Amino acid sequence: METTAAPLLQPPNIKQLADSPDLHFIPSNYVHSSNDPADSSATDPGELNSIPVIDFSQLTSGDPHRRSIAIHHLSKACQDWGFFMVVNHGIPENLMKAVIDSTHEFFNLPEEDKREYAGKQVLDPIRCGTSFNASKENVFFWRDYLKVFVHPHFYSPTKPQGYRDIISEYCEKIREVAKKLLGGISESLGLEENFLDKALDLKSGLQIFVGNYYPSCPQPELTMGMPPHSDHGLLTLLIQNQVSGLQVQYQGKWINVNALPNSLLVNSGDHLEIFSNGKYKSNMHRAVVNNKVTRISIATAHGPSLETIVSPASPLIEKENSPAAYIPMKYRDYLELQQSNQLDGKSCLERLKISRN
Ligand SMILES: O=C(O)CCC(=O)C(=O)O
Ligand SMILES: [Fe+2]
Repeated sequence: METTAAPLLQPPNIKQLADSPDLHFIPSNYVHSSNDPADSSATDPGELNSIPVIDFSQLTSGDPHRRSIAIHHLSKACQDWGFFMVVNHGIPENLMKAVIDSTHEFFNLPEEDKREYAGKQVLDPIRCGTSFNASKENVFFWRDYLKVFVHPHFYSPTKPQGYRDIISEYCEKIREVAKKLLGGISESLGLEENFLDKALDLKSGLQIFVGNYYPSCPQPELTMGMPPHSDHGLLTLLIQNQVSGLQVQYQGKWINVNALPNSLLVNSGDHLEIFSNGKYKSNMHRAVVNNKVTRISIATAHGPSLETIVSPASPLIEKENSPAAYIPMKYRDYLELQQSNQLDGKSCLERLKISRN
């Protein structure tokens, strides 16, 4: 006879927990063990570890000299950090604010309005939930999320009113920025500007809109909003409600990201690492919480089309005469693998690495 394991008890949304009156201590199943990853301390950037800044207007100016400077900066940022801030990107400030505010409103909707998107499969186009993958975790994260597939087919929750139009406009604009950054990155690898676009079928590329909700927490140092991880896909572009919380790893140390006003915070993802054959490492990052205010972040992930089999770019292997360091894998399969397990550093990418010992 077949037996099925009893499902783990699902926690309530973090919003419900954080809103409960007289919450002075967090439940033990939100406390992460002392060595990892709850040690949320990090240093601020200084002169020797200042986070790279890319001037988007330089990249798109049409002046070849200015563009080549921007591409050089992109190349260095991708090699050293896998993370950079983008300024002068042209996305209107009021649109960024509208997308953050309306996402906050989404999380404030009555539970029954959000329920229709809860408990879905990882490739369902709209889903919301708490922690990262609560059905697989024993210790939870101080976070609720909303994930929406917005390209190549556009979906959107129906509430709050006007949300659909705001998400649609924001995602279209941010996709254009991502596309131009990826064109620059393609060139920075010594390839044609549109090589990456064509090789990874970006016209049908997957774009996922992720809203993250981190309410204030009475014991922020004991828990985490998101554990250390790298993102799937090529580039994730993130904005936030002027509340810090993102930390990135640089030379083995955690660095607080103090965002420049109106900047986009950009992480390189696992598929850029694979495509570049390891030249551009995907960035490890995490999110910490605080005891004062709710933090909202909007991460937009940009990947190849779901059916693309991603492997190291062939000209890089031939030109540089370096063997492929990653096993090819369909993006859809990778996404499913990463999203249906616990989020654990770069463990998913590690499975594809070819060791040459
Ligand atoms: O909220 C943040 O700053 C990080 C979010 C994040 O890493 C993600 O959604 O993948
Ligand atoms: Fe992330």
